[in-house]
Amino acid sequence: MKDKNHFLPLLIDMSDKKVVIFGSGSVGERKANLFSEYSSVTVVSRSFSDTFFELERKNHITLIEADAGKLTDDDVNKIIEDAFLVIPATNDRTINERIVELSKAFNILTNEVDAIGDVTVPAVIKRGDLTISISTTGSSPAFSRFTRQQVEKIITPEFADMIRIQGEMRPYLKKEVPNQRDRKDILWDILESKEVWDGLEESYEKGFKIAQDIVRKKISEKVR
Ligand SMILES: C[C@@]1(CC(=O)O)c2cc3[nH]c(cc4nc(cc5[nH]c(cc(n2)[C@H]1CCC(=O)O)[C@@](C)(CC(=O)O)[C@@H]5CCC(=O)O)C(CC(=O)O)=C4CCC(=O)O)c(CCC(=O)O)c3CC(=O)O
Ligand SMILES: NC(=O)C1=CN([C@@H]2O[C@H](COP(=O)(O)OP(=O)(O)OC[C@H]3O[C@@H](n4cnc5c(N)ncnc54)[C@H](O)[C@@H]3O)[C@@H](O)[C@H]2O)C=CC1
Repeated sequence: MKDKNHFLPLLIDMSDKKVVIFGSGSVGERKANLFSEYSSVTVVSRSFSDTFFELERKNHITLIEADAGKLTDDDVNKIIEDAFLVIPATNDRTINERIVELSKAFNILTNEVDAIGDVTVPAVIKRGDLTISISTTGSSPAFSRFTRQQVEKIITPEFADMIRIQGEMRPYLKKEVPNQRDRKDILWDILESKEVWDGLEESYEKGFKIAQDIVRKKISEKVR
């Protein structure tokens, strides 16, 4: 039994990684859609719907038409050996378990669709540079989806704008304000400023200008 307290969300650069998915049913399709946005994907299945050929045209995705039950261990190993993550998503548990076993021999991470593997896939919200990941560690995927929909309602476009302001101010403050604690205080003054948030509702430039005024005022206070 896995200890759910040991699952840590991390952001991984997937751009140079390979993900291998077995099965192209509703689950294989959802995983292929998700992962092909981030990494190169290989899907092994008995047959493929048009969605997969569409994805093949759009993203870096390789389709291998094969019955995984008829592939030898060597055949499977050749497909998975350079993978970062393997997702056995057929509806045949025996096949899924065999693929997990072969992956483990190479120390490759697995995402198991019928259990908690080494990796579980969260519901994801992406807005500009903000990434929010939601998981119940397998207890209720529907609840993860539900939470994503609730949280999406409160993430206004101003969130991405505020991140942009902070991203622009940080290098400036690193040059102008020697003390880290002072820099932190100024960034928090901007984050908690109702005027900045209200300004952003009008335009990015308006919010940015108000934030700049805060920075100037604070720097002159700190220097004095
Ligand atoms: C353990 C995990 C393994 C993994 O796949 O990584 C897993 C397992 C299973 N899911 C099942 C069913 C459903 N999965 C969803 C939706 C999502 N499932 C996702 C992840 C995960 N699913 C991992 C845990 C993550 C967590 O806990 O948060 C999301 C978050 C991410 C993604 O896959 O992209 C994505 C939402 C994305 C979004 O909307 O943003 C819905 C909701 C719906 O469709 O409305 C349902 C139907 C309702 C329900 O069952 O809750 C079943 C079959 C149960 C059965 O047979 O009854 C199993 C197997 C089992 O439990 O045995
Ligand atoms: N993790 C998740 O979010 C969810 C997981 N599940 C579980 O995931 C599994 C798959 O579910 P679905 O995609 O809905 O099933 P599905 O029946 O839609 O698709 C199964 C896929 O596996 C392929 N397949 C089966 N045997 C194969 C073989 N020998 N070689 C190659 N390909 C083979 C089929 O061609 C098909 O593409 C089920 O066991 C289900 O319990 C179900 C719903 C959600």
